[in-house]
Amino acid sequence: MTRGFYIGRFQPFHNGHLSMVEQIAEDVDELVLGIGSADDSHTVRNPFTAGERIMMITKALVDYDLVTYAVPIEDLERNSVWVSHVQSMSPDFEVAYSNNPLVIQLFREANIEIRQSPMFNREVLEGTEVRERMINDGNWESLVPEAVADVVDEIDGIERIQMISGSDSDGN
Ligand SMILES: Nc1ncnc2c1ncn2[C@@H]1O[C@H](COP(=O)(O)OP(=O)(O)OP(=O)(O)O)[C@@H](O)[C@H]1O
Ligand SMILES: NC(=O)c1ccc[n+]([C@@H]2O[C@H](COP(=O)(O)O)[C@@H](O)[C@H]2O)c1
Repeated sequence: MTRGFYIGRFQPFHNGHLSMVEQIAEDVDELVLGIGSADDSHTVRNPFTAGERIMMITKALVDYDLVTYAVPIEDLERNSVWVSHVQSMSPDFEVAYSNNPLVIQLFREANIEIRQSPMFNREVLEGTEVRERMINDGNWESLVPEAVADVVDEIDGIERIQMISGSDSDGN
């Protein structure tokens, strides 16, 4: 039995993330999805709460033959202890997955196996692109699983991100 760990902000969970989960599912029996920056929400870069992201992930993966756990991971001021923090919050895992250079470096230094994946259709399958389309009334629905679009609808997410983008000064 192998359990993997895939960390991301998932703002929102899009089809690139889904492709990565499909690929990871070939390696592992169970997968922990670490919801990074869990303490952040209501900004243009991180519009959705950890709870809302749990809904997106759970519903998007409900039909997959893979045991998944969504675990919120808050950010820390100290990168040097972040991997221990992750381990303290997550079910045990043997292998981590990320394409984020800092995350890869921190897991390597902790001697935890880390695997990268190819980027799937990265020209459009990027959280920043999805959020820009949400703000500009573009076609964001085609970039996310249908279940994610339903959650965004349920929480009035478009109204929120459009409101925030008018008042948020974090530049993202
Ligand atoms: N299209 C994709 N194909 C493969 N991996 C991806 C893709 N998009 C994101 N990832 C990877 O998934 C992990 C989580 O990504 P993250 O939640 O930051 O999404 P993102 O699309 O990079 O978002 P943002 O633009 O908001 O930074 C990262 O390791 C990232 O590299
Ligand atoms: N010191 C820290 O809190 C620390 C270090 C490395 C990654 N992270 C988090 O891990 C997540 C990585 O996900 P992305 O690949 O989506 O950026 C982010 O939420 C990021 O904030 C946090």
